[in-house]
Amino acid sequence: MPVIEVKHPLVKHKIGLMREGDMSTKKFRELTGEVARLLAYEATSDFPLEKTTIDGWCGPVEVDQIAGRKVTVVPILRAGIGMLDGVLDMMPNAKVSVVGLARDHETLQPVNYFEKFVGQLDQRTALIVDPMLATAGSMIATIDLLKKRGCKDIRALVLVAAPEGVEALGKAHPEVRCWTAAIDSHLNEQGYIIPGLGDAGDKIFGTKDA
Ligand SMILES: O=P(O)(O)OC[C@H]1O[C@H](OP(=O)(O)OP(=O)(O)O)[C@H](O)[C@@H]1O
Ligand SMILES: O=c1cc[nH]c(=O)[nH]1
Ligand SMILES: [Mg+2]
Repeated sequence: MPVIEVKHPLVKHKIGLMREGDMSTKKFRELTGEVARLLAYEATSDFPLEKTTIDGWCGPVEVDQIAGRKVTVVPILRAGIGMLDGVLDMMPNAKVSVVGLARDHETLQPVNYFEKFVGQLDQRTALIVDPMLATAGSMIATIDLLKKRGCKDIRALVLVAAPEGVEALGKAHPEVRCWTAAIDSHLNEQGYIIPGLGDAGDKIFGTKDA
């Protein structure tokens, strides 16, 4: 199952709060960051540990550390930026690759307008972040770009997924796991997730009335 719905009570509570229609940009941004942190925690639970000995207050002490794992976080512009800091709070040494995609409002196809990847992608775990998995077109295009550059361990974090996107992602990239705070009912005719969160980019950047 490539899309994993995280059922932790903190995640469920916070994504529930985010569904309130009339929420300030500040509050929506804060909750986006909080859920992103919790999803990052879940998505890294299989990172291997190794033992090492350090000088503790009462002499040498054996501790665990994450072994040889390089990470690049990959926000999909724009809305993915809202999740970036939360994930970096958990993994402050991670490098950041950026992909700019915008859905054409008529066709719902993603249009690529920017990409800048860090090096050594073949040796890194990529954590793609984007609040919404709707048709999954943007996620699939981003995974295609990462695979083309040799990345083999690709994971994704989204706040809300539509069943249509879950199916499409599973067909296109069955080995890529995607952690989500909720799998919702369906997409409407404009390609918005119902009940969803509305336009996540507009809510994070405050551009609803622009
Ligand atoms: O699964 P899909 O059907 O591809 O839709 C999801 C995409 O749509 C939204 O971005 P949008 O294109 O609105 O751009 P924005 O982040 O700049 O608002 C969202 O942040 C995803 O990237
Ligand atoms: O529901 C949706 C679908 C795509 N993009 C959004 O911001 N929201
Ligand atoms: Mg948008």
